Amino acid sequence: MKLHLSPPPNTLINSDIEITGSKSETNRLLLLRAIFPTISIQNLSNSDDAQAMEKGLKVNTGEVDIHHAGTAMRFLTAYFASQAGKEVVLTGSKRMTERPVQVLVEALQSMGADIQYLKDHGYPPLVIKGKELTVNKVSLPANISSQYISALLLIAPGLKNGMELELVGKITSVPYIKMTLGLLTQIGVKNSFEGNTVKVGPKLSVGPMEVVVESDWSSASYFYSIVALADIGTEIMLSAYKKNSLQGDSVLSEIYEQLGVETFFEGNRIRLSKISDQKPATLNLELSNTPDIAQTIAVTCFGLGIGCYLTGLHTLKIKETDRLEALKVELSKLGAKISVSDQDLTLQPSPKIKSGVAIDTYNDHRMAMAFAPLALKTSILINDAQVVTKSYPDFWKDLDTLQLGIRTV
Ligand SMILES: O=C(O)C1=C[C@@H](OP(=O)(O)O)[C@@H](O)[C@H](O)C1
Ligand SMILES: C=C(OP(=O)(O)O)C(=O)O
Repeated sequence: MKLHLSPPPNTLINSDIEITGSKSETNRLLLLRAIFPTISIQNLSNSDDAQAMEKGLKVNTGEVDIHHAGTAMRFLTAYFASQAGKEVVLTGSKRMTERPVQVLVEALQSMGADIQYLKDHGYPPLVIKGKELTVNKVSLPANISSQYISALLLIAPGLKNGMELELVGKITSVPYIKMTLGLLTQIGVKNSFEGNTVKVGPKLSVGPMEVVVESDWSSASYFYSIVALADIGTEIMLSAYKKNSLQGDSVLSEIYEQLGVETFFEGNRIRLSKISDQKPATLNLELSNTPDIAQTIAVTCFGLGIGCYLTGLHTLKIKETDRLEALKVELSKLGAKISVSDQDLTLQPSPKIKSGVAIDTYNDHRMAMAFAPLALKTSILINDAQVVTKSYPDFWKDLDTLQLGIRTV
């Protein structure tokens, strides 16, 4: 599906949008519910990734295909490895077979897990024969993906002696580790994270309980971008959010304040309001805690005609696509002066945006959604726009409520 987006004929319509639960929280809770079936979950994410996780968890033997879902790949690897009697081949999309899992597999193997690589060493597909894991002290590199760490922590309460992890090297995407521990705390599992050591206690059962997933902050980022690019007075309401979020991407409210967007909490809704046209000449940010909002921020800065220097982006190369390269190619097509290294991105301020450019999305939902807000400034095409279903299936429908000119071509 190719979409043509064009600037709204009038001032942007102020809108009220409900976003479904965080896909990160959902995929953690789905795994925890498989271990402790007394948990019930409200406001589940309706994303493809959550569906892949839910479906995968039901399989006992045979093939499990989680498509593009990184969290499902990593969390299910740990889950199946620890479930005696289950035997699966865990695989995914072509891109998933290029996303590394060696750190996680080796950590699980050191605990006694039976996992083999079906094709390339270090990459899915994996042949997993579940068994009781007996070793509970593990050490693993922490600078490649926090998902390996969360995967281990999620199965920890189901192990006889819990788990003690030693994280080696600089820890990346820390808020996602804290999210995992925060959810464990919510269901009554003891844990601690001090220095480089994470400990999780064992738990035999949890009493019946309902956990409400907060809506997805990464999905909110696209509306922050839209409000930043819109006229003063534009407002968008989003629900349902919490002031004390488990999601690191909630830092958006602070970041976008620098771009003229104020966030007001009203009950469980947030009102994003464009209050000022003041903006820095260049936005400097270190984003190793929040890799998923890097694309949104880079595109917002380009749309505003300002520069940015974004660092801490070393994980972007192994996501749905090499996001640094994809940003460079697509922003350059629009006239940007941009350079990237393995871990940072530099965008020069530039006042002009080329019109009528078709943006390629590289099977990456965030490429499609991050570029869409530029439609406030110029007409733009989005190739393979359906990719958004990975995290936000209703994205185009919700965007349409703002009365941007969206049509299929
Ligand atoms: O644990 C999670 O839910 C996630 C962790 C992050 O990955 P990395 O730790 O690999 O950066 C993030 O990019 C991803 O979208 C979701
Ligand atoms: C990186 C992402 O997801 P995953 O790693 O779970 O595929 C994402 O949603 O931006």
